[in-house]
Amino acid sequence: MASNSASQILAITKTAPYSKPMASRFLQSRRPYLNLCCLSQKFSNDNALFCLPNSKSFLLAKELEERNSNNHSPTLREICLDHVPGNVLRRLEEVGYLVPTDVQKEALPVLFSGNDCILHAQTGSGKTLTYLLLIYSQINPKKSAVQALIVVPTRELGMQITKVARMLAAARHMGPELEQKSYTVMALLDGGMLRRHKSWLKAEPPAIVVATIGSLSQLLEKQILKLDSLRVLVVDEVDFLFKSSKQVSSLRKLLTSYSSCNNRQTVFASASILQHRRFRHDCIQQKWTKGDVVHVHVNRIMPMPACLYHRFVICGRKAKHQVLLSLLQSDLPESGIIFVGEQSEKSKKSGQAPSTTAVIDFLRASYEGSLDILLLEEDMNFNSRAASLTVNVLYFFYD
Ligand SMILES: Nc1ncnc2c1ncn2[C@@H]1O[C@H](COP(=O)(O)OP(=O)(O)OP(=O)(O)O)[C@@H](O)[C@H]1O
Repeated sequence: MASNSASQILAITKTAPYSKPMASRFLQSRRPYLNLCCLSQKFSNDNALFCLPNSKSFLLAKELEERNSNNHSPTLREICLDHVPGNVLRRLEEVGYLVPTDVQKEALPVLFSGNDCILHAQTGSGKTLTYLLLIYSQINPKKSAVQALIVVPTRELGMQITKVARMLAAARHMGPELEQKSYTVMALLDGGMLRRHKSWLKAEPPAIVVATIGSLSQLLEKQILKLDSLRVLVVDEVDFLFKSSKQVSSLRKLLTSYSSCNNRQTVFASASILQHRRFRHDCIQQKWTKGDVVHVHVNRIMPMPACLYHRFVICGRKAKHQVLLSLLQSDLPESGIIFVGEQSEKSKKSGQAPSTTAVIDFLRASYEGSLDILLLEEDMNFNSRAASLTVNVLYFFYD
């Protein structure tokens, strides 16, 4: 996952011709929502996904139809049944994860059968959920020990993963599982409050830790964090970590000194592993993984367009709405996203309307033809954002 600081997003579509092209694009592409996921992960800081009227239900209908015509391609629940606790599965469904992505379909059976794994698939293909489901299949919430560790290169990525892990951990316990304790997830990220984490680790170690290698190494060396009970070790963006000479020695130590690959399942995830055969060989040789490590390589997302056009327009503040309008009217995109900078404190204090409201009002009043405009905000409910849209134009709209 990657992030950027865009605060609010407007999604636009032309209303009238919306349903037909949208529907035919959905039908042509196997998994269009993954493209959207990529966009949202790349450009928003709280993995905003969003929904156009009916697009989600259309997608689900299409997936169900596909599953039937393919003589039953399994649902996420079917793949996870007997491995992932029922309350976590219910939570998955509550937030709309019903159909596995390609990487989930391929990797989960491998992981549930106990193999180590190199998850090699594009950004936004669903790797995070894949290894989190493995983790939830392995950890015991009643046990007070660190049982799963996810190592990430950056604080931002760590925060996003922690959010998804906690979202699954928020599973409600029902029936016989009522007695079950909930899963605890600690974010041990550079720039965080290490002193608070130390007390937490001593008092009641969390089941899952998401950590950057710097903070992690400090606590491992001081033996405040212990990995004796580690069941799953995930190294996300592994190519990135191995490229950084500062982090590589700590990473090697983590992989071999603090826990043994024979006592845990090890998962390496990345969108790009240049020499994957060499990397797999190293994993086995160096005892980072067991000898049965499986390289799951999934690369079936719609390709990038053959060419990308970039335009950079400089204009006076007063003219910018008008410039945006002329861009829209000359491009005539079927759909697009407009990223709008956050309102300044000064503008808030002077009682001005938020920048997004001003853009929406202006476009509604001035666009010739019909436009569907949605405002996507950070505090939107996960469900209302989790859906699909294919977008062919992005507008960044900043002061
Ligand atoms: N089975 C699914 N159904 C619907 N949405 C999904 C599913 N799996 C993942 N997603 C959504 O797709 C988006 C991308 O998933 P995820 O972050 O796991 O991808 P990733 O491969 O880890 O990306 P990166 O390489 O950037 O880390 C997320 O917003 C996630 O909520």
